[in-house]
Amino acid sequence: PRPPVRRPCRVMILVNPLSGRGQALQLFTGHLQGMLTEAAIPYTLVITEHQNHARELVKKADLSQWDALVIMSGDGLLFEVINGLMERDDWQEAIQTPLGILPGGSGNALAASVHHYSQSPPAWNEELLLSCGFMLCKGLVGSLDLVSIHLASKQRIFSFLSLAWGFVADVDIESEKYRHVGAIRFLMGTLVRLATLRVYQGRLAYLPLIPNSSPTHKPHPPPDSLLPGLDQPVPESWTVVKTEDFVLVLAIYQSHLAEDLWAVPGAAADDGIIHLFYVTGGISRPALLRLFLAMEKGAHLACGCPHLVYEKVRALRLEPISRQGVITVDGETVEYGPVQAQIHPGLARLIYG
Ligand SMILES: Nc1ncnc2c1ncn2[C@@H]1O[C@H](COP(=O)(O)OP(=O)(O)OP(=O)(O)O)[C@@H](O)[C@H]1O
Repeated sequence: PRPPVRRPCRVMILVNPLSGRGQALQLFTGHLQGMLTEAAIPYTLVITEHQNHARELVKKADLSQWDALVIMSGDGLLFEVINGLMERDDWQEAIQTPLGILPGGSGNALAASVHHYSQSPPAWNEELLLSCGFMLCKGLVGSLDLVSIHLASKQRIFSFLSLAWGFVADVDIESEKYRHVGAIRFLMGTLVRLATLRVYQGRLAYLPLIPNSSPTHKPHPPPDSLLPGLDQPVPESWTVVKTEDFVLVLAIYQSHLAEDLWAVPGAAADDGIIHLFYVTGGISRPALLRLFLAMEKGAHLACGCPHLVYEKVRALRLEPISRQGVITVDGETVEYGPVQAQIHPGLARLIYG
């Protein structure tokens, strides 16, 4: 059963003043303050002062004081909040705190996704912010899948958006220097990266989703029962991808990778699926550019590109062989090396329309 729908009233709003173009606070006061006052939603504004501020805060907070934790930033701050909640001794209860997202970054993948789930026509910038503000005022709460990710150092982190290696991870990190231009930074980064397109060697394996099996929603999931140790071979039920030459690997569990990158047309916040994309070596630069341009309209799978593969999976393992590279989780760089992941359907709760 789904958790009951409840309208949050006491809300902690965490704003990263440096996110995106550095205007998150002005956007909040200009567009949202009035809306929240009119909707009679009491809130406390917390302006984050440094990296991991939000993580430490929610780790120690008395959560009985709050009906919802809302993030106004990019996706990086929500990643911190989710991991702060999961690091608590009472994580099973803490992660049930409804979470909200207001776009303040330059990527805003989750904000674009929740707007999309509300079946509204596409929106950008202030229009997207107003849509997310409206959803916050309505306060409908639904389930959100989380993905548990294991790194080589045995660290375990929780992700709500994506795990990326190769082209997508490189563009995400390299384009951070263009953050002041907003969402167009990804297009700029894509063009720059295309000029130095490279192939990454690695091994990829995954546990396919069994067709027609509906994911089981367990509010208190067991440990990662689908994952063997990273030093053990993958089980026989897994599919081992034959090629070791990749241009990119992208595991994503929401519809949007950024405001104008509609990566998974059929995704839902709680579909219990890791949508795994990979592009194999040998793709030409124009073909790769065509895929990213088509992604604006969610049409990349219809391009008929033989190098693009899409699988719905429950767990995966990626073992880079190339010595250097970038792996990102929810757009943040993590340790480079072998990594594996498993979905936990509906583990968290999210405010969306
Ligand atoms: N006051 C602050 N000063 C420096 N870093 C901060 C501050 N507040 C938060 N952070 C950190 O900034 C990082 C980036 O935040 P986030 O991804 O939310 O925004 P963004 O990078 O602007 O968004 P986008 O990736 O969409 O451009 C997070 O890891 C967060 O910990």
